[in-house]
Amino acid sequence: MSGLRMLVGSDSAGYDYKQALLADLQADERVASVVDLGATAESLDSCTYTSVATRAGELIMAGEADRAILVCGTGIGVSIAANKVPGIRATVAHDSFSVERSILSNDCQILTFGQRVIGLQLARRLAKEWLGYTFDPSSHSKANVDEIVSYEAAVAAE
Ligand SMILES: O=C[C@H](O)[C@H](O)COP(=O)(O)O
Repeated sequence: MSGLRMLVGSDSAGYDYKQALLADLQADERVASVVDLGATAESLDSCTYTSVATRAGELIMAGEADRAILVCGTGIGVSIAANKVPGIRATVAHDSFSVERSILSNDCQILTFGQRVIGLQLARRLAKEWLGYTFDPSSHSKANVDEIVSYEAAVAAE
């Protein structure tokens, strides 16, 4: 896989890891571009996990980016917020198998980490692994993902 258009983002609790992951992505030859949605050093007190995560989801659903890696204290807040954007499948995953399945089973566009939960080196390794997976639309998992998409469409039509 090549040419991924990536986003990174965090609140203040995930800022340090987000900076490290940003640098890794900028050096990764599989990545075509990386946009940093913040927080910035100047906005640590005001940048919320919801604002960053929903922005990431909106950009992905608008076709302006392919995937995002988001960080907060636990990875839970950014995941919940991103999943409020219709069409987004985001998950926190702190182990290699879940990171793999987040793509191969669930076709997630967003992976989240908790800076207060896992070590930095593990987060960096998991991010690298995640970039290497591609969802297979001919797999049995496609029907499961399609069911999620259909549910969202039905709710939107109510
Ligand atoms: O899920 C939320 C994140 O962990 C966030 O960084 C911290 O949230 P809190 O300050 O409400 O605990």
